[in-house]
Amino acid sequence: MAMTQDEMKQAVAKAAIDYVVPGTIIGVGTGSTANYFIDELAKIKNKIEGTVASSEASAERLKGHGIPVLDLNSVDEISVYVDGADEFDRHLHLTKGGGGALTREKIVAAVADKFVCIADETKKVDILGKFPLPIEVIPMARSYVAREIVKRFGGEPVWREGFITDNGNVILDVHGLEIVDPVGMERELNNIVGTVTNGLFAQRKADILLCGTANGVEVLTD
Ligand SMILES: O=C[C@H](O)[C@H](O)[C@H](O)COP(=O)(O)O
Repeated sequence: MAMTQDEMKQAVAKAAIDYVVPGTIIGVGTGSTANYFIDELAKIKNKIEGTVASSEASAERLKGHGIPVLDLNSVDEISVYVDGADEFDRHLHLTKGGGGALTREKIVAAVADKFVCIADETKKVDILGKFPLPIEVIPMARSYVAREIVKRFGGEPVWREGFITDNGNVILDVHGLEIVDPVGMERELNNIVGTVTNGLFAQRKADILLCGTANGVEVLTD
């Protein structure tokens, strides 16, 4: 019987445990796939020093399992960061932030020596942009940033109304983009004043992507 998407998420979460370096601090992502990883990590919690979480939600789940959660400012090194994605291409450029955790995710990923992304084949695309690109914005700059995006890139920014990030900001989801140059667009979006973070993980992309397929887990590298 074919695997469901949930079963694929569970399979990649299990496979990611092989990348956990004993005795070190592990960066932990956010979302339904990362949640499965947290549940797997709980089984080997005595083998790691602790974790840094990329969201309040993940921190709660980790603590619920009795896994130590450390403040990033008290940590010098993270051996590996494990997190999901909303979309990925063959170069392992990612779109993230469907759950609104993109900023802390990008920070933890930046600190980590290695980024292991856990995703499934439904998220693979030739060109990023089918999944609306999330952008975290300072609330007072929302309309300005939306106008600038339309001017510079086209697309249709939609305010994720009623949603506030862990950092107290808002999200614009940009529909209808065709992201042919993810590195360039990531950089250019960062230049719009009022933007906190965009959901492109291209400058710091995944090093390894564990892709759940109907036939099992594939290990992808660029
Ligand atoms: O903000 C959320 C994160 O970027 C998630 O990694 C992303 O949305 C994927 O989530 P899921 O594993 O639930 O598909």
